[in-house]
Amino acid sequence: VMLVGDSGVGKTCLLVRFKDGAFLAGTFISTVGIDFRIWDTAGQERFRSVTHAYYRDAHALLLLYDVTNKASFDSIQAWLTEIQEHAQDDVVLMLLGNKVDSAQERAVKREDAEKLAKDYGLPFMETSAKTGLNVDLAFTAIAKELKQRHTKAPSEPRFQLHDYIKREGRGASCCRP
Ligand SMILES: Nc1nc2c(ncn2[C@@H]2O[C@H](COP(=O)(O)OP(=O)(O)OP(=O)(O)O)[C@@H](O)[C@H]2O)c(=O)[nH]1
Repeated sequence: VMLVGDSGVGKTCLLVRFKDGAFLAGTFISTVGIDFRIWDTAGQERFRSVTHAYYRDAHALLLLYDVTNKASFDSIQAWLTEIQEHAQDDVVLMLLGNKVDSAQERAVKREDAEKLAKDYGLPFMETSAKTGLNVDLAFTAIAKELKQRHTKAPSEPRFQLHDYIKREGRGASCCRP
């Protein structure tokens, strides 16, 4: 599982929230390269070539933008192009709009992200590494999808990632084309 998105969108914080249930307020230590099993990549352009090398082996990608940073949302198209070029065709992909706790500073409308998600057929949720909103759910949904792909007997009903996050998510939304 690989976390991608512009620098500062909260990839490391999302992972720390999931892993340790904690949020380190005010700390921003930019990732250099790649961390452990869930690959927390660097959003900064200058580390992009390091990130490229990991796409090929990733089974799932969590693509993040920051709801308070319009530029990070505008980059999503470019990230999707990059994913298309470097990742496996059947990679599990989910779009996450992080920092939804900062309602006052919101710069990306949920509807705009929903439209983008719908256009690309991506499951989508808004998250907060600060409050934990939908964080466990994002990782659990990815885990369930990957588990089913590797173990599912053909007769079993297929796990539906979109339906799952729609049902379980708090204020979550998701879309199918
Ligand atoms: N309010 C709020 N701030 C957040 C949230 N997630 C992260 N931040 C803050 O955003 C800043 C950047 O977070 P990081 O997790 O380091 O960002 P990153 O995407 O890993 O950045 P790179 O490693 O450079 O790619 C930090 O100051 C965090 O405290 C969130 O959900 N809510």
